[in-house]
Order: sequence, then structure tokens, then C-alpha cells
Amino acid sequence: MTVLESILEGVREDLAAREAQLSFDAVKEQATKVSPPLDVLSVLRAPSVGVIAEVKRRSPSKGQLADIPEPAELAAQYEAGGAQVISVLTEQRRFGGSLADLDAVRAKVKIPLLRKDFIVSPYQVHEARLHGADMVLLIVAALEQNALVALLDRVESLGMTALVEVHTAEEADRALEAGASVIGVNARNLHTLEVDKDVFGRIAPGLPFETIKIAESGVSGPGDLMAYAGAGADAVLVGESLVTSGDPKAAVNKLVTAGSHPACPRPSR
Ligand SMILES: O=P(O)(O)OC[C@@H](O)[C@@H](O)c1c[nH]c2ccccc12
Repeated sequence: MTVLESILEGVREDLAAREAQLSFDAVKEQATKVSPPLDVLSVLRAPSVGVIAEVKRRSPSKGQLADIPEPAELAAQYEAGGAQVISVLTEQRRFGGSLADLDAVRAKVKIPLLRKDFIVSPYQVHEARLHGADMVLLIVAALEQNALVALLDRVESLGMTALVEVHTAEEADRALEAGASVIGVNARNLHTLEVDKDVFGRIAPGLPFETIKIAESGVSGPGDLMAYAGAGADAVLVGESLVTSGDPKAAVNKLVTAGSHPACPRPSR
């Protein structure tokens, strides 16, 4: 079993437990009552290279990264540092996140939120909306094509944006085929957990001009952001280097400053 498969197994078990507590119909109904999703696409289309800053306690590859007793405080630092979007990992077993983290962050910040999880069911999409997410991660490697298409349509039907994650050119084709308008290229292979920062530069040039391109993982500072920008990134998604920085506001701000510097290459949309 690959790492991804074993994560998905746990995700399905936890999902079944939540479904036993609150029915699909109830989640759907309650989600219609929260304030409407924010327009993530226009935020990501801004002329500078954006930063999606992640609330991440631990990971299967690195173990414990940071305790983060107050995820809302961390998110407020990210927002103050100029992040365009905040990513909240809600997967519990491997990443130490929760929907309570998403609630706390939503109550604190005004910028768009990404629910970062292993989404395998429409239930989780409505649940994301109920807990204030504007954007949802869909991982191509975790989904059959028909499930990917159905989940993407559902995300969009709720007015949210899907970040469709790929790791290979074949997965990128599947993402485009499914109709993704935002594609994230993850430098980390979710089957082996190995990071290869060159993956973005190999895949991004093959994506359509109008596709919003996000470089995920392995950003340790402005140099990495500039390199990803040079390869066509509209934004970078950063976790570890921010949560371990000791000063998340300053760490985000360094990236944001690099991303808005006139010398920073950016797609000419
Ligand atoms: O901590 P990093 O190397 O900055 O990476 C952040 C983010 O890309 C990573 O957390 C991530 C990318 N795709 C995922 C899918 C599931 C869980 C986590 C992820």
C-alpha cells in the first residue's frame, strides 16, 4: 500500500464516523446558511505572484513541525504578512488538523480559505463550505476520473473554487479534461513522499495560458518563489518553512515582497 492509499483509508473511516453524526442532507442544508464563498479566482489572477500560506502541524514525511495551539493566531499573522489565501489542513491522522481549525481560522481572517484534505466524497465538499472554505483541494492521484469530474462540478456549483493537484503530465491532462481552472503542481509525490522541485517546471509550460498555476511544496524562501515564478507560477503554496520560521508574519511578508517585486517574473494575463 502506498502512503496515499493508507492516508485515504483513514480518511474514509473518519468520514464514515462524521456521516453517522450528521447526515449528508443535514450538511447540505446547513451549508446553504453560511455566508457565500469569496472569489478566489480574482485574488489569484492579481498581477503579483501570490502566497497561499498553510496551517500545518505535522506531515507523514517530516513528523511534527509545530504545535500551533492557536491556528487562528497563526492565520492572522499570515494575513498581516500579506498572504492572498490561507490553507488549513483538516486531515487529522497524519497532519494533525481538524474542521475546528478551519472554523477558528474562518472566524479570525477575511481572506479566502482553502480546505486542504483528501476529498473523496461530495459530503466533504459541502462540509468544507459549512466550515467556511472558499476553495477545496482535489487530488487527481486520489480520484477516478468520473469522481474527479463530479467533485469538481459540485465544488463549482456551490460557488467555490477547486485547486486540482497533479504530480505528472498525465495527471495534468486529467485535470484539464475534468475542466480545472486552477491546477496545483505538487513537488511532493504522494506515493513516495519524495520532493522534486523541478516537477513544476516540467509540467507548467504544457498547461494552457489561462489556467491558474500553483506551485506546491518545498518553498523555503524567496529564492524558491522566484524560481517557481520564472517557470510560470501564479502563486506558491507554503507550509513547513512558515510554521517553523518562528516569525510567520515576517516569513510570509518576505515571500509576498518577492512576489510583488518588479523583477519577479509573472504570467502576463
Ligand atoms: O510544507 P511544504 O513543503 O511547504 O508544502 C505545503 C503543501 O504543498 C503540502 O502541505 C501539500 C501539498 N499537497 C498536499 C496534499 C495533502 C497534504 C499536504 C499537501
